[in-house]
Amino acid sequence: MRDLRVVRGGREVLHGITCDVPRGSVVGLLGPSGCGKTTLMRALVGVQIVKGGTVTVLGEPAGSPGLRRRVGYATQTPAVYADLTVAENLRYFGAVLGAPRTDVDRVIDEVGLGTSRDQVTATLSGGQLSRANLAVALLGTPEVLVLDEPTVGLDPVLRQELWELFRGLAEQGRTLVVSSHVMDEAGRTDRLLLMREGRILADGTPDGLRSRTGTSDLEQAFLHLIAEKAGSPT
Ligand SMILES: Nc1ncnc2c1ncn2[C@@H]1O[C@H](COP(=O)(O)OP(=O)(O)OP(=O)(O)O)[C@@H](O)[C@H]1O
Repeated sequence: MRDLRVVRGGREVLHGITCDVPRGSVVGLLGPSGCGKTTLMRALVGVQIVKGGTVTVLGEPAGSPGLRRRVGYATQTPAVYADLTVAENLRYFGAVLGAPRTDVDRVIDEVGLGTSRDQVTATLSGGQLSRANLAVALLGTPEVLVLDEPTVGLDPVLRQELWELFRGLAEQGRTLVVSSHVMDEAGRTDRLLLMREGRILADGTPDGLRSRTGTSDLEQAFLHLIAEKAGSPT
């Protein structure tokens, strides 16, 4: 991304964001509610009208038709059919994407929804629903995965399992951009983009951010950076 600017509702919400996401890594996008994480992800996937700047994904402009099968996107609000079962949803989206039929079982297994595969989506718990939504993004083995708060509402065991899944996907050479506003997840990433009020506050490895701010805790590091910014002339 180079100097990305986005206006929503007549107000600039991203003020010139420049950052790089290395291939084969898990990049965390962290920041408080309303700071622009979803907007940045929408721009990455190519579904956001932008006011200025450029977004390039796998060498092509974001949203190019050639990227449709190479980029998976799990929205924050689940986008699955409530009246279909988990497996039916996955068969449907798999057919749309041209994914192999065997993908349905693979992704159900990856998100740990084996016991709910034939359950109607409307009856799933919140955490199960968000995993069903994540499973759709894993169909067709996209090279880039853009996941908007995939672990919201999940218990610590499931969150750990999903982060292990993300790590495994990155080890296969896939690139993940994962948003969260839970700072304890930040330490699981290869690289962190800390956002605040439409700007990148810091961009680096978790260890780099800890040592730069002289704190052992990433939540403290974030607060330190905010205080530093507030004290510096703009
Ligand atoms: N459709 C819209 N129309 C007008 N303003 C919007 C719209 N969607 C988002 N915004 C505003 O854009 C800003 C960034 O929102 P965004 O959803 O990107 O934040 P976020 O960091 O993803 O928040 P959260 O963690 O709560 O999901 C917010 O100030 C929000 O109110």
